[in-house]
Amino acid sequence: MNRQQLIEQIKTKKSFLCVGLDTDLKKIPQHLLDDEDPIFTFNKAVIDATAPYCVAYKPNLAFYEAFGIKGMVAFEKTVDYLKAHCPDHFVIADAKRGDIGNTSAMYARTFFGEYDIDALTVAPYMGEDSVSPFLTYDGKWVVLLALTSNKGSHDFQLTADAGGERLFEKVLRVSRQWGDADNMMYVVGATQGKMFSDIRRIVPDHFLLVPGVGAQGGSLHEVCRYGMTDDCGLLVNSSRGIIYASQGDDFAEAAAKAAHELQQEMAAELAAR
Ligand SMILES: O=C(O)c1cc(=O)[nH]c(=O)n1[C@@H]1O[C@H](COP(=O)(O)O)[C@@H](O)[C@H]1O
Repeated sequence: MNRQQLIEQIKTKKSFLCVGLDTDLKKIPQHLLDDEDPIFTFNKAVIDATAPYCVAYKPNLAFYEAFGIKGMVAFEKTVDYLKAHCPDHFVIADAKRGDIGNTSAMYARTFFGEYDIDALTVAPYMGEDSVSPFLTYDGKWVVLLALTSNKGSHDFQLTADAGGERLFEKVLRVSRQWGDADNMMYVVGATQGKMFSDIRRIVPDHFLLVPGVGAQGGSLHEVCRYGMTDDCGLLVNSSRGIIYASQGDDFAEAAAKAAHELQQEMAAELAAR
């Protein structure tokens, strides 16, 4: 999906919600465990329930790889289901990859060639030659970690060099030359609040993938206030806050309600701009 198509979807649905498919067998309704493929059954129900309210889905590979081949089968079925039933939704594989060039090329082949997914989260630490193999696929996106939502973001990302430039700022300044706003996005945690203004000074046009609302306590309003652009420029992810809104038999209805509530808040933020 290209940038213009993504912007159109956001305008049409009045939503920039990304639903995170972080499916954990310990948290899904226990009766689903009798099913042949409980992860896929759960995902399918969540997707059917939330699709009207979101523009993107983000399965996190950790939750699939943890179950070996069975988990990866569930991942592939989920991706295939999204392609068949939600062709207008943007799909992000959250795998946080990045390695020496020839290895990154294989990761790129996996997610963009084999699975044909729109976007992949990538770590910037190993530099340009670790990221550029992901940028050789037409119409595919790198979502580069910039300023993450967790406490550990203070350990490296927020430390400054002798000139006063913080590491996340250097990541943005240098990496924006590797691609452009049509094939790169950045991860910025919703918990980072006013820091979105600093991000926007360096990457005014790039889309930002923003995890950390809901379970991690980030504020949607602050994210929009400091990070929203004329094109919206945001994909805000919530995983646990939506998919485990209820752990009972009504999990799909509860997920729909949680997604709808976030969509309504997003519609108000878009209208207020
Ligand atoms: O790259 C990510 O998506 C990511 C980056 C980050 O800084 N913080 C973060 O929480 N994430 C992911 O976003 C999701 C957040 O999930 P919830 O906290 O349950 O909404 C998880 O899949 C995380 O791995």
